[in-house]
Amino acid sequence: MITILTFNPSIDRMYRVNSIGIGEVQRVTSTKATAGGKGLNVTKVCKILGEEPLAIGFLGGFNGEYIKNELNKLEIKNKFTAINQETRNCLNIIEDNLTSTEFLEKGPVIDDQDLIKFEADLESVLEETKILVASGSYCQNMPIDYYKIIGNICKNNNIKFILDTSGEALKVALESNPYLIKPNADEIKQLLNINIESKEEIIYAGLKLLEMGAQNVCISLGKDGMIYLNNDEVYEVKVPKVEAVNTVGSGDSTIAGFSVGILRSYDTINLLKLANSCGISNAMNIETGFVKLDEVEKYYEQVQVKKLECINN
Ligand SMILES: Nc1ncnc2c1ncn2[C@@H]1O[C@H](COP(=O)(O)OP(=O)(O)O)[C@@H](O)[C@H]1O
Ligand SMILES: O=P(O)(O)OC[C@H]1O[C@](O)(COP(=O)(O)O)[C@@H](O)[C@@H]1O
Repeated sequence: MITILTFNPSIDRMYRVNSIGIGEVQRVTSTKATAGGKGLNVTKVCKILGEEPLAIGFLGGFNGEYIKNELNKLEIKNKFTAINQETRNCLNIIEDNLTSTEFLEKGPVIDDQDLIKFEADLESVLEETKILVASGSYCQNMPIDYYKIIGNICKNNNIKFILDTSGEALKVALESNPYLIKPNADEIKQLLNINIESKEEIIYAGLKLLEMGAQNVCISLGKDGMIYLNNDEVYEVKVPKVEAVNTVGSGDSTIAGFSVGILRSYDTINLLKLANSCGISNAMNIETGFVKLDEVEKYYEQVQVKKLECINN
């Protein structure tokens, strides 16, 4: 089973407006609220792909109830740790020219009791978990090495740990040797403080992340596809040109594709085809963390995966 950990879920609210005029009253043309936060997007896409994922993490207050209700409607198994504080909202404003501006709240403050309760909840699902995906930011007040602690728990229980987070939390967690990480170009710049413009620079950054402890690294590059590498191989992925309407959640959908492909023991080429076709389909749909199976199947055939002969130089 794939278990997906979202410490900091959110109600993702999408507003469509003609164009943002700073300091002016904005009339919203349409709205949509979804159960979101990176891990919940991963969960929803795993479910669409035909798996029965389990969602865990923290939920609290009215927003927490809303999210639980949405997950139940989608028949997604969940075992969240209840907290007293309110789960956050995140806002994505999309203009007519499809520019997207995101406002991400920090989320609730977590205390030691919450962590103790969470650890007991996690312990109770380890036995049935083959892959543990942890996605997104910490809630406020969480220890910076908490993903490393989770990574070590996975290592001790023979669970593949897929981690999609950023900054210091990611840097510290690399010491627990996560099975896969998926930074995008901005996250790499922030983490390694280096420029990544050329293919060589991207591969160099990937090799650094392997050196720092990751077992497999996927650097996602939006419409330019991705570079995927481990200590034996480097792959370049090119994606077809499509009409993207909302790329928020494409990274999460990619992680879902990876998780499902790994669970189903896909070889690397098919794994990369599935991961990218999920990212593409998400980008083509206005809803965040959503893919259409017919699009995934169509783009699976069109994604180009090439093995590069350039490791260790
Ligand atoms: N505009 C786009 N056109 C085609 N595919 C896209 C587009 N944006 C994202 N994707 C697909 O989704 C994957 C993840 O997107 P990316 O934007 O890199 O992640 P993140 O959301 O984490 O920043 C890409 O590697 C690609 O396969
Ligand atoms: O947990 P974080 O890092 O604060 O991010 C939360 C936000 O990330 C998103 O999951 C989008 O992520 P990506 O575009 O990177 O896939 C939003 O749905 C959500 O509101």
